[in-house]
Amino acid sequence: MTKLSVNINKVATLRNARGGNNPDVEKVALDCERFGAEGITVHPRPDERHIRYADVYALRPLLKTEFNIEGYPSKEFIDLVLKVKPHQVTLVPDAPDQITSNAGWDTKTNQSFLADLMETFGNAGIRTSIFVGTDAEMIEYAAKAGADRVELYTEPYASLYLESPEAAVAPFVEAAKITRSLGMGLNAGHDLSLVNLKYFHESIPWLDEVSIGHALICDALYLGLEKTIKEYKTCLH
Ligand SMILES: CC(=O)[C@@H](O)[C@H](O)COP(=O)(O)O
Ligand SMILES: NCC(=O)COP(=O)(O)O
Repeated sequence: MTKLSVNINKVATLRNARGGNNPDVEKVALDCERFGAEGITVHPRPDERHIRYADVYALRPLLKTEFNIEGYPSKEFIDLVLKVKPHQVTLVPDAPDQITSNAGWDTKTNQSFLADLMETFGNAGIRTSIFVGTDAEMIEYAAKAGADRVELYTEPYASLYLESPEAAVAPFVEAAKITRSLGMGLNAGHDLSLVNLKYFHESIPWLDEVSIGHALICDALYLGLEKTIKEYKTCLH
């Protein structure tokens, strides 16, 4: 079964636009779970422009499903994750001022940095995932660093999908096979949507988890959150 983890960053973006608590990020997270989401993902950024560190602390005791915290492993981020102890931490190589994630790690160049972090989080009982592109060597070095899983950066799949679904998914199927052969679990995310998710899952049915935020929250404007989550889950069956 492939789990759907809803990334609620964009809910926090909307809340922050007016400075109050509407929409209520905690309530939305719990509603996502009630509507069938199997996990909640947050990606706190250093400027706290969407999810704030305080949200992460507040969400932890409330959530009943899997909590995944994504982000660049700055000292503040590492402290946050070790205090909150989510089920999973996903390390993303984003610069502080980056608009959104736009690449996976160079796991070879950052090998010892990542290996130390895998040990730190692993010793704290937190499952580790490293955000990577489809390059085989990057996946191999993620395994060497000791990652439990990798998360494939799916933006290149999403952007090519309409033109050629087969060409778009081919490198991801290869990367998924390599990941499996190395004994790691497999996550995927970034720009997955109701348009492209079903085919991605059909091509890689052994995916452990997808984390989806931007498109899902956009769809919810038209369909409502409950129907949207159900439609995304249908893509994963
Ligand atoms: C790692 C990844 O692809 C997502 O976490 C994405 O970057 C969400 O972050 P934003 O909501 O800030 O775009
Ligand atoms: N890890 C990817 C994620 O959490 C959400 O990415 P997106 O759906 O907002 O592009």
